[in-house]
Amino acid sequence: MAEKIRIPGPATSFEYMLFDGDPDHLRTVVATPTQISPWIEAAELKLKHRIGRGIYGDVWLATHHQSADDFEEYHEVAVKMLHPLKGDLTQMFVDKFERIFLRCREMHGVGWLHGVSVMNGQICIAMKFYEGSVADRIAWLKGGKLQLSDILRYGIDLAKGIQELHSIGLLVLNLKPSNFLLNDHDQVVLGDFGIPYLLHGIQLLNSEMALRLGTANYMAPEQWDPEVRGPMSFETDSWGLGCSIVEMLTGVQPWFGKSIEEIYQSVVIKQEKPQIPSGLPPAVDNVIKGCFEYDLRNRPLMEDILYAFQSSQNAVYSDGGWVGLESRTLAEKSSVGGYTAWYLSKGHLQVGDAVRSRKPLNACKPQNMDVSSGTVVDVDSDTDRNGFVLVKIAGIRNPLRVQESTLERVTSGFAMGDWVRMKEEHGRHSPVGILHSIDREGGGVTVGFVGLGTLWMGSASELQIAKVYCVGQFVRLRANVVTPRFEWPRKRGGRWATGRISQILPNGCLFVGFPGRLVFGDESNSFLADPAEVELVSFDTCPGVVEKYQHVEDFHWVVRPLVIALGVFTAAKLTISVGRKVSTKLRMGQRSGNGHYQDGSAGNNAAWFPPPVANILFKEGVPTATVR
Ligand SMILES: Nc1ncnc2c1ncn2[C@@H]1O[C@H](COP(=O)(O)OP(=O)(O)OP(=O)(O)O)[C@@H](O)[C@H]1O
Repeated sequence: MAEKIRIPGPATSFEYMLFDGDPDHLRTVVATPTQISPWIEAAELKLKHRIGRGIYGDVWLATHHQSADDFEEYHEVAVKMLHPLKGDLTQMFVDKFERIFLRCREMHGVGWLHGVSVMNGQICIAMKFYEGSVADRIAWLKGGKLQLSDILRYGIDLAKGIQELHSIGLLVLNLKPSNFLLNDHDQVVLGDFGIPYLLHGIQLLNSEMALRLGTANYMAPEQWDPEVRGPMSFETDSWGLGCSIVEMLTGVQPWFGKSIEEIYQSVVIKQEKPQIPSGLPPAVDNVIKGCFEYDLRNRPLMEDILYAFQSSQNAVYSDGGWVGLESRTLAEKSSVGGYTAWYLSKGHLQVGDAVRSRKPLNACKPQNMDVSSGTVVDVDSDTDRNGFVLVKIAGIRNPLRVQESTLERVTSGFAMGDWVRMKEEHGRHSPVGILHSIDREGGGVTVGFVGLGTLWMGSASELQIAKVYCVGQFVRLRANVVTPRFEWPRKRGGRWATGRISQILPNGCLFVGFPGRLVFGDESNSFLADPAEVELVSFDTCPGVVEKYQHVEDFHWVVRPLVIALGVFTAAKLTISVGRKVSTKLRMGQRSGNGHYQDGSAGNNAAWFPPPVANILFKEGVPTATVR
């Protein structure tokens, strides 16, 4: 396309090709999509009536009128009229749409797009009108459950359509049965090609739309707050598809009956998963379970879902029953060192790859130390998905036969999962993050950073290896951090408190618990941290006895009262024993009959008190002196 669409403006000349019948057919017949503009003049769209209302806007049944000197056509279309956007952002959205329009038209799994228009300042996306959706089918069926054979068929269509969108870098983020439209051949196409993703980063006027990136029941944990719990990535759509499949299997929407706030609590805070019905073919059951992993890296990709559905399809009868499948699939998909097989299958090794042994996910303890550095010299061709490789290690004559899943590829000094730091800080995101991928050639990388809703894409040359954080380590904010990115508790005296890492998100965001803090009621004792703002705390790094004792207090809130109780007890015992000694002295002094104590001090006039042992011991809760 030579020029960008400008709105509003003079009518762009259309270069439509005439065709007969269903526009679906056009994809295979017409091979000149570059001649087509997505812009539709507002006058060419006639809205008839509203057929639905979603969080992003209303859907209207409409006609699209196209005419030129030698032709005139009317098409029935569904027009999605988005809520108004601020000022220039409408233009920004239209530009984004323009860039993907032609590519979407080439996709078999995405609803046929007619184009985009702006009516009364609102963006209108026109798509071919389809007679129904999977949600309608579920609603019509008694009990709402679809046949397993149909679900697998739809699932395969959907996974292919989503893959097509992923291939051009789009995330759908709004997968749900009402967006799965059915064509005349009972095939599913996607009715949403990633509108939430296109709207991401655009300031929205509608507050509900601005707050949510999708439909609550189908949203992955990271989708609720991608800058904090992100990044959103291809696997975010795996969660949405998993939810949709569960709905097709049960006839009930995931989290049905819960409010948005309750769904947020279940999915994001309590880390609960939608319930999967039993009795599914193992591969399907396994892949759907994988879709609900909290850490998106542990979820399957669309290709894994496609593989599981296709491999189960032949084993499923039309009545929904299925023949037993080999149990190997289940064993294969068990998790190792915190990694699911879905994570591990994302980086298959090739001959020539530099490799090293993989550490358990988010833990510092090495899983095994077989290979600190080696090169793959052969890949076992018998087992494709969980195979062995031969690794040449310097100084050892014969190559070692090692299970592929225990190794990670190292390219330019980086491996998937490494902690990395930007050499030059820029933008509002944290400079420290976690590497999600590195290309074998060219050094292209993707990194999850706190503050970025999606993966950062750049070059390995812009990164350096950063300090590793692991679950179980103690951390506190650096002393020079004045305004932390996230709220952080303080100790008595105003110093930053020390907490223990309980979970690490795929963008490096740390969940930190504070076992040394006693909290009451609903007060939270878990906080988030930007990895760039914290420092490790351990006995080794605590410089003196006082600091070491303070660190002991961080382990459990009970330490401090116990030590105080012990101190008070010791002080009381001392007082009693000193008191006894004094009274013995007094008695002895009285017995001496000279009105003076034996040490010669004045008797009743002398001011004598036991030393304030407890105060000395626990100034600010810290032992500051020893009792003599
Ligand atoms: N191209 C289309 N052809 C036929 N029906 C459609 C088409 N696009 C959407 N619909 C239907 O219109 C209704 C509303 O769609 P819409 O996508 O706006 O709402 P939603 O799916 O509830 O919410 P969201 O805004 O989150 O997508 C749905 O029932 C949907 O199936």
